[in-house]
Amino acid sequence: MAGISRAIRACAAASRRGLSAAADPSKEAAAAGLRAAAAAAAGRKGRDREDGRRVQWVFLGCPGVGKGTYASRLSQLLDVPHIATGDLVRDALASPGPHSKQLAEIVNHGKLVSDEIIINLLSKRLEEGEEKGELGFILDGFPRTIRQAEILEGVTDIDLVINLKLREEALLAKCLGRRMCSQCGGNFNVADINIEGENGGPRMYMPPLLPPPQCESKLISRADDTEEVVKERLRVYHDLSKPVEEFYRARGKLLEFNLPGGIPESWPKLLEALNLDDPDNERSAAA
Ligand SMILES: Nc1ncnc2c1ncn2[C@@H]1O[C@H](COP(=O)(O)OP(=O)(O)O)[C@@H](O)[C@H]1O
Repeated sequence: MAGISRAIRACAAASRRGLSAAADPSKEAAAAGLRAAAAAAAGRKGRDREDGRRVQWVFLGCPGVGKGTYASRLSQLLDVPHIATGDLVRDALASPGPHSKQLAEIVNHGKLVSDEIIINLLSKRLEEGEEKGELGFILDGFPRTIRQAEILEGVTDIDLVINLKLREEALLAKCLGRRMCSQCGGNFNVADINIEGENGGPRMYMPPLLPPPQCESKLISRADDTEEVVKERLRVYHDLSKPVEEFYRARGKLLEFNLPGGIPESWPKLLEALNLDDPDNERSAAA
């Protein structure tokens, strides 16, 4: 992975000058082939590939779909860092700096920050990882525009892109129900989703993920998880990020995964779709 951070910066600069290096589209791979490729990329025991690096995966999906939850679980399982650009942006706006006020203004209105800013933050995070000897990554929240996807494709091989999907009615409720403990940093969700099945299918049930008693009085919400801002984020996703799904579909890298319900129901099914085993059965069953 060495050098990706520098390559991303260089490629971003080239793309600004109109020299973007996009890969040639290849034929769409069959879902079975993709799953096999995912399993091969994850490897068996040490999860290292023949070329020594670990998985380089991307998570796509609307706000509230659960990218962070599943990316973080897979990162523990595969022993690769989970890099969420939303977290990098929140860290940047919380730390005193020339851009923090400007960043807060953009994020709290549900808009995307510029490709330049996001690429700087991501390159810095990858550089720090390279210094620590990190191999591979699971990206969450990047790429979010076609230009970001072209830049990433120009500098490294993404093995697999997991496109998480959830019924539209559940997305807003999930964002509005999101809570974090200001002390331990734990993530919870107070939304209790129980909706009619589609086309005669089974009901969808996503029970709340409630905090333990010691966190109850310390819960906070993200400033951008208000109804108005979530609706704007969903609109921005459809305008700017949906085309990224097509970008990877055309390159045979997109694995679509429809979340059937809450974590206990969805996690084993996601592992099955990826041909992966979770040796820690307790964690599989945990909400
Ligand atoms: N790749 C990106 N490009 C531009 N802006 C980003 C990117 N990733 C994160 N952001 C900014 O950070 C905010 C929060 O991101 P994230 O935590 O991924 O939220 P979401 O729940 O909308 O997926 C976004 O609304 C956007 O302002």
